[in-house]
Amino acid sequence: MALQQLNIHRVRNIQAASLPRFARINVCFGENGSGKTSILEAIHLLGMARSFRGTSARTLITHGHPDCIVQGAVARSGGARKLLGVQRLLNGEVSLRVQGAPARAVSELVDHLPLQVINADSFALLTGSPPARRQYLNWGVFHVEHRFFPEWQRFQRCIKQRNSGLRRDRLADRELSVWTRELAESGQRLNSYRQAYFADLAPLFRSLMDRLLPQLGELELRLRQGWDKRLSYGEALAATLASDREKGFTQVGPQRADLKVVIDGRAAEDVLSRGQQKLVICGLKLAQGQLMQDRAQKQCIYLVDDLPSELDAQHNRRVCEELDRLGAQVFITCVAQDDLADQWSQAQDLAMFHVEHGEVTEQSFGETSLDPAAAGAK
Ligand SMILES: Nc1ncnc2c1ncn2[C@@H]1O[C@H](COP(=O)(O)OP(=O)(O)OP(=O)(O)O)[C@@H](O)[C@H]1O
Repeated sequence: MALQQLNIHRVRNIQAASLPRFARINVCFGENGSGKTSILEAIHLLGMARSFRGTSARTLITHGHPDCIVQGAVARSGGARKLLGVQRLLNGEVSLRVQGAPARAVSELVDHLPLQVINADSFALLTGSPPARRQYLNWGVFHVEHRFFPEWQRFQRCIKQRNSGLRRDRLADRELSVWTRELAESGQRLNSYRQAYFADLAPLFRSLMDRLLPQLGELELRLRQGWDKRLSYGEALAATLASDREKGFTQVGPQRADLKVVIDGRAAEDVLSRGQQKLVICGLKLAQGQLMQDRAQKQCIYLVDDLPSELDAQHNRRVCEELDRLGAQVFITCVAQDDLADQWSQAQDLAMFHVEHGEVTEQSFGETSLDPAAAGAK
Protein backbone atom coordinates (compact mmCIF):
# COMPACT_ATOMS: atom_id res chain seq x y z
CA MET A 1 0.00 0.00 0.00
CA ALA A 2 1.42 3.41 -0.87
CA LEU A 3 0.25 6.98 -0.73
CA GLN A 4 0.70 8.43 -4.20
CA GLN A 5 -0.49 11.99 -3.78
CA LEU A 6 -1.85 14.27 -1.10
CA ASN A 7 -3.70 17.58 -0.97
CA ILE A 8 -3.79 19.36 2.37
CA HIS A 9 -6.12 22.24 3.22
CA ARG A 10 -5.97 24.08 6.52
CA VAL A 11 -4.27 21.42 8.63
CA ARG A 12 -2.45 23.13 11.52
CA ASN A 13 0.01 25.61 9.99
CA ILE A 14 -0.37 24.24 6.44
CA GLN A 15 -2.92 26.43 4.64
CA ALA A 16 -2.63 24.57 1.35
CA ALA A 17 -0.19 22.03 -0.02
CA SER A 18 -0.43 19.90 -3.10
CA LEU A 19 2.01 16.99 -3.18
CA PRO A 20 1.55 15.18 -6.48
CA ARG A 21 3.98 12.30 -5.95
CA PHE A 22 5.81 10.43 -3.25
CA ALA A 23 8.70 8.00 -3.15
CA ARG A 24 9.01 4.95 -0.93
CA ILE A 25 11.16 6.88 1.56
CA ASN A 26 9.93 10.43 2.09
CA VAL A 27 11.99 12.68 4.33
CA CYS A 28 10.36 15.89 5.55
CA PHE A 29 12.92 18.29 6.97
CA GLY A 30 12.77 21.81 8.35
CA GLU A 31 13.27 23.90 11.45
CA ASN A 32 11.31 23.48 14.64
CA GLY A 33 7.73 24.60 14.17
CA SER A 34 7.99 24.62 10.36
CA GLY A 35 5.17 22.08 9.84
CA LYS A 36 6.84 18.67 9.42
CA THR A 37 4.61 16.96 11.98
CA SER A 38 1.62 18.66 10.37
CA ILE A 39 2.29 16.68 7.16
CA LEU A 40 2.26 13.44 9.15
CA GLU A 41 -0.92 14.64 10.89
CA ALA A 42 -2.53 15.26 7.49
CA ILE A 43 -1.72 11.71 6.35
CA HIS A 44 -3.01 10.32 9.64
CA LEU A 45 -6.20 12.33 9.21
CA LEU A 46 -6.65 10.76 5.78
CA GLY A 47 -6.27 7.22 7.15
CA MET A 48 -7.91 7.51 10.56
CA ALA A 49 -10.05 10.68 10.38
CA ARG A 50 -8.39 11.99 13.54
CA SER A 51 -5.16 13.32 15.00
CA PHE A 52 -2.49 10.85 16.06
CA ARG A 53 -2.19 12.66 19.33
CA GLY A 54 -5.71 11.71 20.30
CA THR A 55 -6.59 15.40 20.61
CA SER A 56 -9.81 16.89 19.28
CA ALA A 57 -10.30 17.85 15.62
CA ARG A 58 -10.17 21.47 16.75
CA THR A 59 -6.38 21.21 17.18
CA LEU A 60 -5.98 19.99 13.59
CA ILE A 61 -7.89 22.83 11.95
CA THR A 62 -5.85 25.94 11.15
CA HIS A 63 -6.73 28.63 13.69
CA GLY A 64 -9.51 30.92 12.50
CA HIS A 65 -10.97 28.45 9.96
CA PRO A 66 -14.14 26.35 10.16
CA ASP A 67 -12.75 23.12 8.71
CA CYS A 68 -9.81 21.18 7.34
CA ILE A 69 -9.70 18.82 4.37
CA VAL A 70 -7.26 16.17 3.18
CA GLN A 71 -7.53 14.26 -0.06
CA GLY A 72 -5.21 11.58 -1.32
CA ALA A 73 -4.72 8.68 -3.69
CA VAL A 74 -3.55 5.30 -2.44
CA ALA A 75 -2.71 2.14 -4.32
CA ARG A 76 -1.71 -1.41 -3.59
CA SER A 77 1.29 -2.48 -5.61
CA GLY A 78 -0.09 -3.47 -9.00
CA GLY A 79 -3.61 -2.55 -7.84
CA ALA A 80 -6.08 0.19 -8.73
CA ARG A 81 -5.86 3.68 -7.22
CA LYS A 82 -8.35 4.61 -4.52
CA LEU A 83 -9.22 8.22 -3.84
CA LEU A 84 -9.82 9.05 -0.20
CA GLY A 85 -11.03 12.28 1.39
CA VAL A 86 -11.69 13.50 4.91
CA GLN A 87 -13.19 16.77 6.07
CA ARG A 88 -13.35 17.74 9.73
CA LEU A 89 -15.37 20.67 10.99
CA LEU A 90 -14.93 22.72 14.15
CA ASN A 91 -18.36 21.58 15.37
CA GLY A 92 -17.06 17.98 15.44
CA GLU A 93 -18.73 16.82 12.22
CA VAL A 94 -16.72 14.56 9.99
CA SER A 95 -17.24 13.60 6.38
CA LEU A 96 -15.45 10.65 4.79
CA ARG A 97 -15.18 9.82 1.12
CA VAL A 98 -13.89 6.81 -0.79
CA GLN A 99 -13.82 7.10 -4.58
CA GLY A 100 -15.94 10.25 -4.32
CA ALA A 101 -18.80 8.48 -2.52
CA PRO A 102 -19.60 8.98 1.18
CA ALA A 103 -18.04 6.31 3.38
CA ARG A 104 -20.01 5.08 6.37
CA ALA A 105 -17.21 4.17 8.73
CA VAL A 106 -13.61 5.05 9.46
CA SER A 107 -12.82 1.33 9.11
CA GLU A 108 -13.18 1.80 5.32
CA LEU A 109 -10.34 4.33 5.36
CA VAL A 110 -8.25 2.22 7.71
CA ASP A 111 -8.55 -0.68 5.33
CA HIS A 112 -7.26 1.37 2.38
CA LEU A 113 -4.58 3.30 4.25
CA PRO A 114 -3.11 1.22 7.09
CA LEU A 115 -0.82 3.46 9.11
CA GLN A 116 1.76 2.86 11.80
CA VAL A 117 2.93 5.87 13.80
CA ILE A 118 6.23 6.10 15.64
CA ASN A 119 6.41 9.34 17.62
CA ALA A 120 6.79 10.65 21.17
CA ASP A 121 3.27 9.43 22.04
CA SER A 122 4.20 5.86 21.09
CA PHE A 123 5.85 5.49 24.50
CA ALA A 124 2.29 4.94 25.77
CA LEU A 125 2.64 1.41 24.35
CA LEU A 126 5.00 0.66 27.22
CA THR A 127 4.32 3.23 29.90
CA GLY A 128 0.67 4.10 29.23
CA SER A 129 -2.52 2.37 30.29
CA PRO A 130 -3.84 -0.90 28.76
CA PRO A 131 -6.17 0.74 26.16
CA ALA A 132 -3.10 1.90 24.18
CA ARG A 133 -1.84 -1.70 24.01
CA ARG A 134 -5.29 -3.11 23.19
CA GLN A 135 -5.54 -0.59 20.38
CA TYR A 136 -2.17 -1.80 19.09
CA LEU A 137 -3.29 -5.42 19.27
CA ASN A 138 -6.67 -4.72 17.65
CA TRP A 139 -5.03 -2.82 14.80
CA GLY A 140 -2.93 -5.84 13.96
CA VAL A 141 -5.73 -8.40 14.18
CA PHE A 142 -8.07 -6.15 12.17
CA HIS A 143 -5.66 -6.15 9.23
CA VAL A 144 -4.99 -9.88 9.09
CA GLU A 145 -8.28 -11.45 10.23
CA HIS A 146 -11.38 -10.24 8.38
CA ARG A 147 -13.70 -11.86 10.95
CA PHE A 148 -12.24 -9.77 13.78
CA PHE A 149 -13.99 -6.44 13.16
CA PRO A 150 -17.60 -7.71 12.93
CA GLU A 151 -16.94 -9.85 16.01
CA TRP A 152 -15.52 -6.87 17.86
CA GLN A 153 -18.66 -4.85 17.01
CA ARG A 154 -20.84 -7.72 18.21
CA PHE A 155 -18.84 -7.95 21.44
CA GLN A 156 -19.28 -4.20 22.08
CA ARG A 157 -23.03 -4.53 21.61
CA CYS A 158 -23.26 -7.53 23.95
CA ILE A 159 -21.20 -6.02 26.73
CA LYS A 160 -23.20 -2.80 26.61
CA GLN A 161 -26.45 -4.76 26.96
CA ARG A 162 -25.07 -7.01 29.70
CA ASN A 163 -23.76 -4.02 31.69
CA SER A 164 -27.10 -2.29 31.47
CA GLY A 165 -28.77 -5.58 32.62
CA LEU A 166 -26.35 -5.79 35.54
CA ARG A 167 -27.36 -2.35 36.69
CA ARG A 168 -31.06 -3.21 36.69
CA ASP A 169 -32.82 -5.31 39.38
CA ARG A 170 -33.30 -9.06 39.38
CA LEU A 171 -36.36 -8.95 37.14
CA ALA A 172 -33.86 -8.66 34.32
CA ASP A 173 -32.32 -12.08 35.13
CA ARG A 174 -33.55 -13.83 31.98
CA GLU A 175 -32.43 -11.05 29.71
CA LEU A 176 -29.10 -10.93 31.52
CA SER A 177 -28.44 -14.60 30.99
CA VAL A 178 -29.17 -14.27 27.25
CA TRP A 179 -26.65 -11.44 26.92
CA THR A 180 -24.14 -13.30 29.10
CA ARG A 181 -24.32 -16.32 26.80
CA GLU A 182 -23.91 -14.15 23.70
CA LEU A 183 -21.05 -12.28 25.31
CA ALA A 184 -19.30 -15.51 26.31
CA GLU A 185 -19.40 -16.80 22.74
CA SER A 186 -18.33 -13.54 21.18
CA GLY A 187 -15.54 -12.91 23.72
CA GLN A 188 -14.20 -16.42 23.26
CA ARG A 189 -13.99 -15.91 19.49
CA LEU A 190 -12.43 -12.47 19.81
CA ASN A 191 -9.83 -13.94 22.12
CA SER A 192 -9.05 -16.79 19.73
CA TYR A 193 -8.35 -14.27 16.91
CA ARG A 194 -6.08 -12.28 19.21
CA GLN A 195 -4.28 -15.40 20.43
CA ALA A 196 -3.64 -16.63 16.88
CA TYR A 197 -2.30 -13.21 15.92
CA PHE A 198 -0.16 -13.02 19.02
CA ALA A 199 1.37 -16.45 18.36
CA ASP A 200 2.74 -15.11 15.06
CA LEU A 201 3.65 -11.66 16.36
CA ALA A 202 5.75 -12.65 19.39
CA PRO A 203 8.55 -14.49 17.50
CA LEU A 204 8.71 -11.75 14.84
CA PHE A 205 9.08 -9.16 17.59
CA ARG A 206 11.83 -11.18 19.28
CA SER A 207 13.86 -11.58 16.11
CA LEU A 208 13.49 -7.87 15.31
CA MET A 209 14.74 -7.01 18.80
CA ASP A 210 17.71 -9.35 18.28
CA ARG A 211 18.73 -7.10 15.40
CA LEU A 212 17.77 -3.73 16.94
CA LEU A 213 19.12 -4.30 20.45
CA PRO A 214 21.04 -7.58 20.53
CA GLN A 215 22.57 -7.06 23.97
CA LEU A 216 19.17 -6.91 25.67
CA GLY A 217 18.50 -9.76 28.12
CA GLU A 218 15.86 -12.48 27.86
CA LEU A 219 12.97 -10.77 26.11
CA GLU A 220 9.38 -11.91 26.27
CA LEU A 221 6.12 -10.55 24.93
CA ARG A 222 3.13 -11.66 26.99
CA LEU A 223 -0.58 -11.47 26.24
CA ARG A 224 -3.05 -11.31 29.10
CA GLN A 225 -6.39 -12.30 27.70
CA GLY A 226 -8.47 -10.55 30.37
CA TRP A 227 -9.56 -13.52 32.48
CA ASP A 228 -8.12 -16.62 34.15
CA LYS A 229 -6.69 -18.61 31.25
CA ARG A 230 -7.60 -21.94 32.90
CA LEU A 231 -11.29 -21.06 32.40
CA SER A 232 -13.44 -20.62 29.32
CA TYR A 233 -14.86 -17.13 29.05
CA GLY A 234 -18.31 -18.47 29.93
CA GLU A 235 -16.92 -20.04 33.12
CA ALA A 236 -15.11 -16.83 34.04
CA LEU A 237 -18.33 -14.82 33.58
CA ALA A 238 -20.23 -17.29 35.75
CA ALA A 239 -17.58 -17.06 38.46
CA THR A 240 -17.76 -13.27 38.63
CA LEU A 241 -21.54 -12.84 38.17
CA ALA A 242 -22.32 -11.94 41.80
CA SER A 243 -19.51 -9.44 41.98
CA ASP A 244 -20.40 -8.03 38.51
CA ARG A 245 -23.93 -7.45 39.82
CA GLU A 246 -22.59 -5.60 42.83
CA LYS A 247 -20.31 -3.41 40.76
CA GLY A 248 -22.75 -2.98 37.87
CA PHE A 249 -20.35 -3.92 35.05
CA THR A 250 -18.55 -6.87 33.48
CA GLN A 251 -15.15 -7.16 35.13
CA VAL A 252 -13.49 -9.84 33.05
CA GLY A 253 -13.08 -10.37 29.32
CA PRO A 254 -11.25 -9.24 26.18
CA GLN A 255 -12.03 -5.64 27.20
CA ARG A 256 -9.43 -6.17 29.94
CA ALA A 257 -6.73 -7.73 27.75
CA ASP A 258 -3.21 -6.37 27.92
CA LEU A 259 0.25 -6.88 26.45
CA LYS A 260 3.42 -6.87 28.48
CA VAL A 261 7.05 -6.70 27.40
CA VAL A 262 9.21 -8.45 29.96
CA ILE A 263 13.01 -8.45 30.12
CA ASP A 264 14.74 -10.93 32.39
CA GLY A 265 11.48 -11.29 34.30
CA ARG A 266 11.01 -7.54 34.84
CA ALA A 267 8.60 -5.11 33.19
CA ALA A 268 10.38 -3.37 30.28
CA GLU A 269 9.12 0.06 31.32
CA ASP A 270 10.80 -0.36 34.73
CA VAL A 271 14.24 -1.40 33.52
CA LEU A 272 14.88 0.14 30.10
CA SER A 273 16.38 3.53 29.32
CA ARG A 274 14.31 5.93 27.23
CA GLY A 275 16.30 5.08 24.09
CA GLN A 276 15.92 1.35 24.71
CA GLN A 277 12.18 1.85 25.24
CA LYS A 278 12.00 3.61 21.89
CA LEU A 279 13.73 0.66 20.22
CA VAL A 280 11.27 -1.78 21.80
CA ILE A 281 8.42 0.36 20.50
CA CYS A 282 9.98 0.38 17.03
CA GLY A 283 10.32 -3.42 17.31
CA LEU A 284 6.63 -3.78 18.17
CA LYS A 285 5.54 -1.55 15.30
CA LEU A 286 7.87 -3.13 12.76
CA ALA A 287 6.76 -6.62 13.80
CA GLN A 288 3.16 -5.65 13.02
CA GLY A 289 4.16 -4.36 9.58
CA GLN A 290 6.04 -7.58 8.88
CA LEU A 291 3.14 -9.75 10.01
CA MET A 292 0.67 -7.78 7.93
CA GLN A 293 2.86 -8.38 4.91
CA ASP A 294 3.23 -12.10 5.67
CA ARG A 295 -0.41 -12.79 6.51
CA ALA A 296 -2.39 -10.28 4.45
CA GLN A 297 0.09 -9.49 1.64
CA LYS A 298 -0.50 -5.81 2.48
CA GLN A 299 2.00 -3.09 3.32
CA CYS A 300 1.36 -0.51 5.99
CA ILE A 301 2.76 3.00 5.78
CA TYR A 302 5.06 4.26 8.52
CA LEU A 303 4.76 7.81 9.86
CA VAL A 304 7.92 8.40 11.86
CA ASP A 305 8.26 11.70 13.71
CA ASP A 306 11.70 12.77 14.81
CA LEU A 307 13.36 9.35 14.91
CA PRO A 308 16.81 10.69 15.88
CA SER A 309 15.61 12.02 19.26
CA GLU A 310 16.57 9.56 22.03
CA LEU A 311 18.50 7.29 19.63
CA ASP A 312 22.22 7.29 18.97
CA ALA A 313 23.42 7.17 15.36
CA GLN A 314 23.96 3.41 15.37
CA HIS A 315 20.48 2.56 16.65
CA ASN A 316 18.92 5.19 14.45
CA ARG A 317 20.56 3.45 11.50
CA ARG A 318 19.33 0.04 12.60
CA VAL A 319 15.71 1.22 12.73
CA CYS A 320 16.07 2.72 9.26
CA GLU A 321 17.60 -0.53 8.00
CA GLU A 322 14.61 -2.46 9.31
CA LEU A 323 12.18 -0.01 7.71
CA ASP A 324 14.11 -0.46 4.50
CA ARG A 325 14.11 -4.25 4.80
CA LEU A 326 10.31 -4.19 5.14
CA GLY A 327 10.03 -2.33 1.88
CA ALA A 328 7.18 -0.24 3.32
CA GLN A 329 6.52 3.37 2.40
CA VAL A 330 7.91 5.71 5.04
CA PHE A 331 7.28 9.36 5.87
CA ILE A 332 9.94 10.51 8.29
CA THR A 333 10.77 13.92 9.75
CA CYS A 334 14.06 15.47 10.83
CA VAL A 335 15.34 18.97 11.39
CA ALA A 336 18.36 19.21 9.07
CA GLN A 337 18.52 17.74 5.61
CA ASP A 338 21.58 15.71 6.55
CA ASP A 339 20.19 14.25 9.80
CA LEU A 340 19.19 11.02 8.10
CA ALA A 341 21.84 11.12 5.38
CA ASP A 342 23.78 8.10 6.67
CA GLN A 343 20.66 6.01 6.90
CA TRP A 344 19.10 6.62 3.54
CA SER A 345 22.03 7.41 1.28
CA GLN A 346 21.67 4.03 -0.41
CA ALA A 347 17.92 4.27 -0.86
CA GLN A 348 16.99 4.34 -4.52
CA ASP A 349 13.46 5.55 -4.10
CA LEU A 350 13.84 8.65 -1.97
CA ALA A 351 12.12 12.03 -1.94
CA MET A 352 13.00 15.02 0.21
CA PHE A 353 10.49 17.69 1.22
CA HIS A 354 11.61 20.96 2.69
CA VAL A 355 9.07 22.48 5.06
CA GLU A 356 9.22 26.16 5.99
CA HIS A 357 6.45 28.22 7.63
CA GLY A 358 3.84 25.69 6.49
CA GLU A 359 5.04 25.70 2.86
CA VAL A 360 6.14 22.32 1.51
CA THR A 361 8.61 22.11 -1.38
CA GLU A 362 9.90 18.92 -2.94
CA GLN A 363 13.64 19.05 -3.45
CA SER A 364 14.78 17.60 -6.70
CA PHE A 365 17.37 14.84 -6.36
CA GLY A 366 20.18 17.12 -7.59
CA GLU A 367 19.41 19.52 -4.75
CA THR A 368 19.62 16.92 -1.98
CA SER A 369 22.83 16.25 -0.16
CA LEU A 370 21.69 12.60 0.03
CA ASP A 371 22.41 12.31 -3.66
CA PRO A 372 25.68 10.34 -3.78
CA ALA A 373 27.16 12.50 -6.55
CA ALA A 374 26.23 15.73 -4.77
CA ALA A 375 27.54 14.38 -1.46
CA GLY A 376 30.85 13.46 -3.07
CA ALA A 377 31.17 16.90 -4.65
CA LYS A 378 30.78 18.73 -1.34
N1 LIG B 1 -4.43 24.61 14.71
C1 LIG B 1 -3.33 25.29 14.34
N2 LIG B 1 -3.43 26.36 13.52
C2 LIG B 1 -2.32 27.02 13.11
N3 LIG B 1 -1.06 26.69 13.51
C3 LIG B 1 -0.92 25.64 14.32
C4 LIG B 1 -2.03 24.88 14.78
N4 LIG B 1 -1.58 23.89 15.58
C5 LIG B 1 -0.25 24.04 15.63
N5 LIG B 1 0.15 25.09 14.88
C6 LIG B 1 1.51 25.55 14.62
O1 LIG B 1 2.03 24.84 13.51
C7 LIG B 1 3.45 24.91 13.55
C8 LIG B 1 4.02 23.63 13.02
O2 LIG B 1 3.87 22.58 13.97
P1 LIG B 1 4.53 21.17 13.72
O3 LIG B 1 4.29 20.38 14.96
O4 LIG B 1 4.09 20.63 12.44
O5 LIG B 1 6.08 21.59 13.64
P2 LIG B 1 7.37 20.69 13.36
O6 LIG B 1 7.98 21.17 12.11
O7 LIG B 1 7.04 19.26 13.46
O8 LIG B 1 8.27 21.15 14.59
P3 LIG B 1 9.28 20.37 15.57
O9 LIG B 1 10.56 20.17 14.82
O10 LIG B 1 9.46 21.37 16.67
O11 LIG B 1 8.62 19.12 16.02
C9 LIG B 1 3.82 25.25 14.98
O12 LIG B 1 4.34 26.57 15.01
C10 LIG B 1 2.52 25.20 15.71
O13 LIG B 1 2.44 26.16 16.75
